Amino acid sequence: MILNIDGIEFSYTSVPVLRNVKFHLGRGEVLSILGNNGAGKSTLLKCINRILKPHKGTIYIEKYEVSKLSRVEIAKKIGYVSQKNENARFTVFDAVLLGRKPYIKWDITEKDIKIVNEVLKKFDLEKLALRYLNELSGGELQKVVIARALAQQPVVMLLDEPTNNLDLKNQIEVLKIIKDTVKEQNIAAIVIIHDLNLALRFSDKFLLLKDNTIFTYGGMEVMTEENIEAVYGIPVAVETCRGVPVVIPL
Ligand SMILES: Nc1ncnc2c1ncn2[C@@H]1O[C@H](COP(=O)(O)OP(=O)(O)OP(=O)(O)O)[C@@H](O)[C@H]1O
Repeated sequence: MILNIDGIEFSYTSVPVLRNVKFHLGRGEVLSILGNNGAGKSTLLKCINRILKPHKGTIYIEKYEVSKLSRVEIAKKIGYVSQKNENARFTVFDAVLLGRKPYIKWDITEKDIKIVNEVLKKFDLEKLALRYLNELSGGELQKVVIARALAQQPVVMLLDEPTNNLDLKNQIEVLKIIKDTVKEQNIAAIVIIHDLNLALRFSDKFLLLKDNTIFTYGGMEVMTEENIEAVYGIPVAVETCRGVPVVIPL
């Protein structure tokens, strides 16, 4: 097991946003967090990353309790891509190199440069390496922030709507890179995604949030018409098209 979330509770005000959230994730697994707007998906990622401190519960990453790790130690373990993209005056190369920050002691090493170049290649961003972030399209910028999280060489990636701003081709490419990296490096990823069909295609596990807690969690077997309707409040059909499962709102 790479990540173990045990009984997380969180609220911003007196109203609970997360109640008794419990699940675990193994190496090589991609988990999609699904649920309506406001269900608490982003809050859950921020609790895992300790941007927010859960009021109750424990989070273990590998054998470490996250609350006992320093910010730098957390950054070596967890790569986080938030919903909000920044637009600072960095070049693409420097923005991805920032992912190496938790590892850099005195100076950038050959290894750091090699990792950055490999990641840029993976995302087909080499030709944009010297471009400033504010000169990129929304989709290109989205790829850069995901590339930076990968350059961090984390054991768990937390990605809040990573396909935002991406066209169809790039949505598929980026999710494929995430999935392939998780398998190749034997790490894990948690992805918040609104497109159920993309979730079905690229995830090993699914966690459906409803009323501030887990409605259901598991493999493909939990993605039934009944569960999806109960969580999203609309009837759907789950069918197979050329061997690929698809959800059709009715
Ligand atoms: N900083 C905050 N202060 C107070 N309430 C907040 C704050 N951030 C989020 N909330 C509330 O907490 C609840 C969960 O929000 P969260 O962003 O986790 O939902 P989500 O499932 O990620 O939603 P979406 O799909 O719309 O991104 C919502 O009711 C939201 O209004």
